[in-house]
Amino acid sequence: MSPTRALSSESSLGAAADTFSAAASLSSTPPTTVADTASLASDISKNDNATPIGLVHEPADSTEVDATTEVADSIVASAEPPNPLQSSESPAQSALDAPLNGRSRRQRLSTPIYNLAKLAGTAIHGKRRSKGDIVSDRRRRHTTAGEIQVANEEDVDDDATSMKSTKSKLSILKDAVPARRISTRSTGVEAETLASKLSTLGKRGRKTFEKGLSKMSRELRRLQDTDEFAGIDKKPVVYTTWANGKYVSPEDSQPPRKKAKVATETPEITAPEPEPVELGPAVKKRRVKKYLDRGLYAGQETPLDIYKGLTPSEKKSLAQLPELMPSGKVNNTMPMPMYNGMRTLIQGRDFKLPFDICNPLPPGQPKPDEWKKITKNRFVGDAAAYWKKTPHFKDYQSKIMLYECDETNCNVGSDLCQNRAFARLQERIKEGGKYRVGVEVIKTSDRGYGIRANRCFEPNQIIMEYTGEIITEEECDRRMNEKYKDNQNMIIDATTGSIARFVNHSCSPNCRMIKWIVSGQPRMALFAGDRPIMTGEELTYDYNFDPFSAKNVQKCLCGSQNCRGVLGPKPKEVKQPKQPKETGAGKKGASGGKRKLKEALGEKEEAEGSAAKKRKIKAATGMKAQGVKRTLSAAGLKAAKGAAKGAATAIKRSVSTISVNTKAVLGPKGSPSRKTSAVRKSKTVVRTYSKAKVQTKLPAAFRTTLRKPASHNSGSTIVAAGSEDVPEEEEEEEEEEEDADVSMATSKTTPMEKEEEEEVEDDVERDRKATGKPRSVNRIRLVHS
Ligand SMILES: C[S@@+](CC[C@H](N)C(=O)[O-])C[C@H]1O[C@@H](n2cnc3c(N)ncnc32)[C@H](O)[C@@H]1O
Repeated sequence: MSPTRALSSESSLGAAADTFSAAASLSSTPPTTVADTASLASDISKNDNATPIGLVHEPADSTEVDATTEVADSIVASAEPPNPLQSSESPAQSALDAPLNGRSRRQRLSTPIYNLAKLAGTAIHGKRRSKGDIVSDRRRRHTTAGEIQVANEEDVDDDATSMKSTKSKLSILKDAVPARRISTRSTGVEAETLASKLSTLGKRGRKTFEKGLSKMSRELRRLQDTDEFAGIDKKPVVYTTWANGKYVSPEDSQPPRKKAKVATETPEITAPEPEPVELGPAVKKRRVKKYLDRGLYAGQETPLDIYKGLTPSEKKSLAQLPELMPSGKVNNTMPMPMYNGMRTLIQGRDFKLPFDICNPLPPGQPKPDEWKKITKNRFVGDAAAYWKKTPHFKDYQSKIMLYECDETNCNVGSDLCQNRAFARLQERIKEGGKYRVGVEVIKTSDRGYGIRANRCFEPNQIIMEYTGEIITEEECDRRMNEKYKDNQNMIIDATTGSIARFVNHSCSPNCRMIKWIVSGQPRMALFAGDRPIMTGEELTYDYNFDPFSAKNVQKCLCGSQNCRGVLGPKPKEVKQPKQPKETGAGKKGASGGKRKLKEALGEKEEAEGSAAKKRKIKAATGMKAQGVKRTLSAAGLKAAKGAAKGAATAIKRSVSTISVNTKAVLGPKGSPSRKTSAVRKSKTVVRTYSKAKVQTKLPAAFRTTLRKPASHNSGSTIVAAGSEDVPEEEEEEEEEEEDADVSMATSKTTPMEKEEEEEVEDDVERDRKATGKPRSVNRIRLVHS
């Protein structure tokens, strides 16, 4: 049998069953004509009947064309399926078994003269094929029959089924110069390629391939012999790096080249340095920390004359320090600081650690808002006039108030005089610096804002001034009744003042608030107590509130061991049962003694208990309103209630004011004007008094405050504003109290206080007789939230 015949017979018989079954299932190339059907049965290969364009033969008739088409397709089909499961014979084997008769089954010179798919009626199934089989170029290989023959003769018997050897053989074939083009379909070269691809796949890849083949869609099957399908990349794979969504060029990722230290040192560099690649914004350059490897003053000229700029006394000191004398050797590495170095060395300096390092504030400290800072007291309205009219000289003489020395009243001199606290404070502040000022606002966990020391203070040292507006009591009332009557969130305007207004109360305070007269002006300041204050300590003073009314007592959260529990005097001191006025030293002494006796007998608790029962202790609200003797008006009461509700808003409107008592100018005790004033004053909010003796001079409405002067204070008592709405009947009750205050001071005072009071009244009377003038009373009323 001729090779041609052999191929023909194999195509039509041997492999026919497989091929056509595959054709039916894979290539979907059904017979289109009766002739086709006949051809199926025919053992003559259509390929034999196909006439290449290069040959003169024209198809005799349509039947012949059809038959040719059919066979050609069958060849395609036989070349196509790479399914080793379906075909026992590998495509490579088929190729090797192909007839080597010196010409291809379907010889083509260039383009096909007919479209097999169209002719077969399968054009509708796929675009690629219907458009003239555009993959044909890729799939077909040019080879020669002779080469195939060589391959066939040499290897077919040896290892016809071996994929690998076939591959190598085919590669030999490829390398050979094609003499004549042979249809790859007929030679099975394409299938060979696929097989070789399969062989290059890994075990898993092959399995997947085999598994998926049966389920493969037709489109995929058509592509199965392409490189893409087999996952073979002929182009080099370029891996790219992306960082933060940006492309990073491979050159950028290279570590930066070290620069030559000195260009002149490396003249032999031949290759030009590559341009440094500009990094994108995403790629951050590593910051290199710089260190100072020389002394701070390196490069400075060491002063030749070490005495230059020193004072005579410093020069003297330097002469006694031989180690500082120039040795003749100039220290260039660690030269002397140019200006203050020598002085520092002479004088020496204590080690100081910056406060923000040793005691930093916790992060995220809120700052009080809506608070206007003023560093100087400001008289408002008639306050200045009232103050001027007040004869302070008498106070000075009787030491009612603390007077600061100045050049006009003291000839000791500013350096030596120890009675110039405000002047010292002024100097300190003037020098500036956070730590010289020494205080800062902090946010406490439960009491709103507070103040803490950021430096140490000596005992009794002045810390900060309490500044604000100085207003008359009338102004205070007016503000309460007009300015804030509709404001539910505040009691007293404290939007102006120094930060001293944020100092909280403690029953064991470390500070005192003391009133002074400085150069004839009323001033108040916070002073350290009897013990030194450490850096970081919260500053507190005893408000010594007189709540005036049981309704306005605030719970104290100072946490000290001897905490009274409320912002104010001890409960028993809030309200004493009314006692008939008694006169006479004996009686006074007796009553005082009686009370002491009572306490000694343990009736104290009882008394306290009953008093405490009466008091409604309000929970402390941090920035809320404070206790007060009397609320000013319904509006004020409402406002106070609002304040109690909203701690956060209350702070927004707190006021620091110092009000001048106009009583002194109102006339002597008993005069109508005085009485009226007293009634009004009973509504005031915060008061600071001087000494107890003088306090007895105050209107009866204030007398309750005399009961317990501030424990550490030389006569300062601060009473804060009310914060609760008072029911009408209670208001009435208060009115009654007011009247009683005015007319009958004794109704609210303890026997001891009465005793004091009377003593003072005697003094006053004596004074009055001596001078012919009423004794003046200077009061600074401290109004704050
Ligand atoms: C002059 S202000 C002090 C600053 C206040 N903490 C602030 O944030 O505005 C007084 C108010 O602070 C609160 N306060 C001060 N000391 C307190 C204490 N020991 N216990 C509870 N509340 C206190 C009270 O609400 C009081 O009415």
